[in-house]
Order: sequence, then structure tokens, then C-alpha cells
Amino acid sequence: MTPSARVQAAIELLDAVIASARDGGPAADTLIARYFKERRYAGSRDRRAVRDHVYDAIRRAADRPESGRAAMLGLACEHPEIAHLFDGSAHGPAPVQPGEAAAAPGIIPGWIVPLLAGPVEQDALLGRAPVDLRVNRLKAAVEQVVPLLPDAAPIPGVPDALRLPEGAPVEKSGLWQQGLVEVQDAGSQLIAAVCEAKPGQTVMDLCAGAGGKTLALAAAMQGEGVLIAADTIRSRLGRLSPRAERAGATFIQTLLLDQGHEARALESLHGRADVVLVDAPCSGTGTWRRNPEARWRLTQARLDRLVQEQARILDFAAPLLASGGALVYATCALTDREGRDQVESFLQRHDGWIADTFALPLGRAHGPGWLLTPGHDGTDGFTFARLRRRP
Ligand SMILES: C[S@@+](CC[C@H](N)C(=O)[O-])C[C@H]1O[C@@H](n2cnc3c(N)ncnc32)[C@H](O)[C@@H]1O
Repeated sequence: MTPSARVQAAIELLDAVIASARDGGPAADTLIARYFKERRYAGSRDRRAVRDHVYDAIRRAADRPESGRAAMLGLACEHPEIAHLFDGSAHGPAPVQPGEAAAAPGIIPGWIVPLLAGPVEQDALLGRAPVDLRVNRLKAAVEQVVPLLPDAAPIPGVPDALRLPEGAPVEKSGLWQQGLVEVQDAGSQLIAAVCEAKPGQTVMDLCAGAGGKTLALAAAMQGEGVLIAADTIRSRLGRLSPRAERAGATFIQTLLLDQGHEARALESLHGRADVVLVDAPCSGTGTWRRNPEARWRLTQARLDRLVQEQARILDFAAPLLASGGALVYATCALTDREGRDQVESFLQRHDGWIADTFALPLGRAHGPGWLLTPGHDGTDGFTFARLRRRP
């Protein structure tokens, strides 16, 4: 592909990303993979260059641009070498017309800025994310894995975590294929650690998705006890089984919940859990550095719906706890509505519940819970709290 054809390909992909963000379709990574599956003529250098254009244009625009061309023209405003490629050549983009619209630069959509938790360092939200690994204690000890990964550095305070540079191809390594390591942000690892799950306990991961944190809980439980991974989306839970097999965590039970009817399905488990993790659906504000186009998906109405859903999930989670058990609420969001305020309103609705105080190696106290941010902690952004009934 010529350099101009790469820019045109990025424009087409950005059109697809913009439409997908507007209509709730697949993520940019999925769209890019599909695009190149149908265009086998593109070599690996072409694919990398197009992908870089797409992500540079996404990162640069806080708000959803009107078109892929406007997004790329915005990038061209700061990169004359890209502007020159709007040359009308075969397979390349048409020359720029006088007064043509270019996407405005920005990091955070204006309406979200006042909603972010005060301490969040906004400039770091779109930084480059490293690749964090969790050594799977069901299969290996950190000391065994470290000599096999010369580029990996330990992450102080997160005992099973190792950090590799951005883009390290972990999933091609034998260590990953044999289940000795999992890719997991250090912040997610800390949340699983805060659950303090122990062998022999009954632990429920209520919003398990494909089981990232479930697998960390399984390792903490050393494969002993009852670990239930629940979610409302069958395909997500389906992705957990091969991962659990690879990790040697075959004791995990899955539970598919019916959206809106969860409380009834969970009734038989009331009062049984030592730990319930609610890793709630959220705005994903803390993971923008990995999914920068998530900024183009979020709307005020969607945020309102998420806040309501988080409260509803917390309310049907609370009765599951046995006496002395811990309800851990977490989101990868950095808005106070989804974090601090959500926990405070839970404590107001549920008489006799308290939030534990923490002394953790990463992060800061924020309201009744804890805050991790890319700028302060080098992790994805999270808010979490550990709640219990007062003894
Ligand atoms: C942040 S994701 C979970 C990520 C996962 N815990 C991990 O570490 O990989 C939130 C999950 O909540 C699920 N969810 C949404 N509404 C739910 C509900 N009412 N009950 C249970 N799970 C729900 C979503 O399908 C999604 O998989």
C-alpha cells in the first residue's frame, strides 16, 4: 500500500469506528481485525501504519468526529507529513478542500470533565498502557517466571504482578499458552487481592464477564472452595471456560443471570457468600488509554442508566453475604457518580453497613473507598470499596 492508501484505509476504518461508537457496535480493535481479514493484500507494515493512524486520530479527538475524513484531517493539522498524503492519488484521499471540517483536538469530552473525581490527573487518561501480567499461582510462582521474562519488571506492592513494555506479544508466548501467566492490569489484580478470598470459602463474582478477576480469585483460593462466576451475557461467560482450563481453575461454576430477574435466581444463595465481588458495568473512563474510542460512546443518558444499574446490582448482591462477609464494589470508572457517590448512597440505603478502610501500596483513599488512576499509580483507573454489615 502507498502511504496515501494507508491514510485512505484509516479514513474508512475511522468511519466504521465512528458509526460503531454511535450505534453501540464492536470495538475499534475488532473492526480493524475484520477490515484486514478482508484485505489480504495489506502486509504487516501496512497494517501497523494504518492502525497507528486510526488510534492517533481517535486519541486526538475528545468528541466523536463527524466523519473518518474529519478525524484524519484533524490529525493532519498537527502532522504536515500526513497532510501531504491527501494528494488525490490512486487509492489515496482526495485533496483537502478550502474550509473542510477537521475534528477539534481534545482529551476529555467537555461534559465529562466536571464529573471526574477531583484527584484524577486528566492528562494521563490517554497515555500508553504497559502490558501487566499476573503470575498464576495455581501453576507457577513468581520466582519461576521472572527468569523466563527478561523484559519484565515487578510492580511494587502487587505481589503476583509483572510489567512488560506496551505491545509485548504475550499471547504468543508458551508461558501464556500454558496458563502460567494471564494478562491483567495491576489495578484489577489489586481489586481481586482486596477481596481477600481464601481457600475453602464461598466466593461470588457477580459481574464476571470473561472472568479476568474470577481467575485471580481462583488463584487466591488455591483451587479450593466454591467460586461462582455470574453474568447476564452468555457469550462473555462462554469465554471464561477455555481461560479457566488453561489456568487450571476448573472448579469455577458459571451462572447465567436473566437481566432484571437476578434476585430470584440468587435467592438460594442468600447468606452463603464469604465474598461477593461486584465489578459493575460502568463508563470505562479509567480504561480510555486502552479503548480511547470509548469516549465517543458515552452519553449522559448512558451514564444515567449505568449509575442506576450499578445501584440495582449492589442491592441484589447485599443479601448474598454471610455474616462477616465482604461485598467488594469496583468499577473501572473515574466519575464520582459511579464510585464515591454510588458507595455513599449504598451506605445510606443499607442501614448497618460500613466501608472498610484500607492501607494499600497503590492508590489513594477517596470518600468511603479507594481510587487508582493512570497518572498516580500507572494502572488503569478504578474506584472500589469493601463493604460489610456492622458486627
Ligand atoms: C466491568 S465488566 C466485568 C469485567 C470482569 N469482571 C473482568 O474482570 O474481566 C461488567 C460485567 O457486568 C455484566 N453485567 C451487566 N449487568 C449485569 C447484571 N445485572 N448482573 C450481572 N452482571 C451484569 C456485563 O455483562 C459485564 O460482563
